This record gives sequence, C-alpha cells and structure tokens, in this order.
Amino acid sequence: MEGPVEEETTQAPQTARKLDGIQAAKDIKEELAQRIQVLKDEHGITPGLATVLVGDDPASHSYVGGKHKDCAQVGINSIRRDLPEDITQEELEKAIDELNEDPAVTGYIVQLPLPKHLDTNAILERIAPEKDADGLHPVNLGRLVLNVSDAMTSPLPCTPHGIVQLLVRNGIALTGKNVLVIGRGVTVGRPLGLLLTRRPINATVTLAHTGTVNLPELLAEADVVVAAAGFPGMVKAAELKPGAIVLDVGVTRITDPETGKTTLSGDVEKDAAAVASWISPNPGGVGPMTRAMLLANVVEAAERRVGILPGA
Ligand SMILES: Nc1nc2c(c(=O)[nH]1)N[C@@H](CN(C=O)c1ccc(C(=O)N[C@@H](CCC(=O)O)C(=O)O)cc1)CN2
Repeated sequence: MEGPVEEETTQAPQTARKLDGIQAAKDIKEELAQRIQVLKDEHGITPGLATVLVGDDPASHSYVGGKHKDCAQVGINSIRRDLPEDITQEELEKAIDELNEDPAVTGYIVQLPLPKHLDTNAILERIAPEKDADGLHPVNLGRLVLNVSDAMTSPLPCTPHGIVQLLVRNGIALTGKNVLVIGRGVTVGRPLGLLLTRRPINATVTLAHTGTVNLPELLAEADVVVAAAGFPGMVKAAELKPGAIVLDVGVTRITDPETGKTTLSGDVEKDAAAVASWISPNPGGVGPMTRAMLLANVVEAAERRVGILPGA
C-alpha cells in the first residue's frame, strides 16, 4: 500500500518585524514635550541645547541641522556654534569654556568627528560633566563603567541608550540572550556592551571588531546582533542565526563616481530581513533613537538642575 503523499511546500521567506525607530522616537518626543512644559510652567526654566560644529563636513552639518529641528519640535531652545575647519585647539577650548559658563545652555554636544588636527579627548574632557548631552565625558562614561549611574543621575551615551529603548519599547527582553556587538567605538560599541550587561537588562555580550577573526562563528550563536562597525554589508544574511534580532547602526556614505549621487549603506545585508525575527531599518531605526536620546539628556540635565531628578 502506498503511504501518505507529502505535499511539497515552498516555504515563504520569513519577513522580520520592524524595530521602528521613527515611531519610538516620536513617542519619546511626545513624552519629553510634556516634561519640558513642566520645567517651563513650574520651574521657570527652558532647556537649552548648544551644538559645536567644526568644519564643513556635509554629513555633520546634516546631523546638527536635525538636532536643531528636533529641539524646535519639543520646545528646547537651541544655540549653534559653527566654527571654521582651521580653528586651533586653544580657540575651540575657549568656545567650550564659554558654553560651560553660559546659563542658557543646559547641555551641549561637540559634533564628531573633529578635524584630525584637534585633540578630541581633550575637548570631550573639557565639557562640564553636568552639561555633557552626549554622555561621552570621562566622568559620565566612568560612572557607566562603575555601574553607579543610571539615566536619572547622569547622561548615558545617546546611541547605546537609544538601542536599549528601541528594544524595551518593542517588548524585547535580553535576559539570557547572547548579544553580539560589532564595533568598538566610543560612541556605540564600548558603552553599549556596558549598558546591556547591567541589571535588569542582563544580556550576555560579546564585543567583536575589525580584528575579530571568527565573526561567522559568533554570528551563528548570536540571538541579537548590533552592527556598528561602519563596513557596508559586513553582516551577511546567510551567517545570521535564524530568528536573530538585528540592529543596523552602520552609516557609510557611498558616492557613485560617475553620477556623483550619494547613497547610504548600513553594515547589514538587506536580505537579513528574510532571516531575522526583528530588524531595525536603516535609515529609520537606530538613527532617530540617537536623536531622541540626545533630547532626553538635555531635558534630564534641566530636571537635575531644578531638583526633579537626583544628581550623581
Ligand atoms: N557628538 C556626536 N557626534 C556623533 C554622534 C553622536 O551621537 N554624538 N553620532 C553620529 C552622528 N549622529 C549624531 O550626531 C547621527 C547619525 C545618524 C542619525 C540618523 O538619524 N540617521 C538616519 C539616516 C542617516 C542620514 O540620513 O544621514 C537614520 O538612521 O534614519 C542621527 C544622528 C556621529 N557623530
């Protein structure tokens, strides 16, 4: 007798759910706008963000422009200090000292990268820690390392905090999960590892980088991948663990030499959406969250100033 005939099935490609940074950032901005109103109405203070931009890099100009638009949307005052490419270290330090003294400035950022002739670490270190809207001052990063801070007491770096918020706001818990962070930069990879291993997040983190020789093996084991190395397509769809959660932080601008047209490329192959369970689009994923968390840092600096939040 003939056995049951199995129907041939063609499996539809799995399409990952979207980690929508635009929506989450919108929600955060609405929450912040209410807190800003309380600061204005009950404490007579309007938070103020200043930006320091050195030189003519088009991407940096675009990011700084976005920060000022965001401020206007939520009711934060914003102040621009656009400085020439050939500024000296001393002149830039003087501008920093002025912002440290300016009572209208609740928090400020120095847009990175700075031109090569400037000492970035010395500049970041000169920012008053309580005005460090990027969370990149050594005191604030040190508090993160020592695990003595949280978003209430001192600022967290914007992109790592944005990534955590994007996951939390989508109901994704990381306890017991293997998270592979690719990239060891100071704005994303290094602080992200520290943040994700904290209680109650409790992730188990591997920090990979351009010197890592067994990336495919690590990817195969990773429940969550955060790609922040700045190498287009370095995370191959075929190397991901099926069902992985994927966050693409990479932004590389590629200019076509023939047309002169510039396109943006992330670190993750587009096909990853067919393998992953969740994926952050790029653009529209982590970038908007970075912007939202900058606003949160400015609001929280103002809240600390008037005693709504505790200081460190
Ligand atoms: N002082 C700082 N400098 C830099 C930081 C930073 O956090 N602080 N991060 C990046 C640039 N950056 C913010 O400054 C930033 C990058 C990208 C985005 C973003 O929203 N990207 C869009 C798409 C990309 C684009 O249009 O260019 C997205 O992901 O949807 C926001 C902020 C380096 N410097």
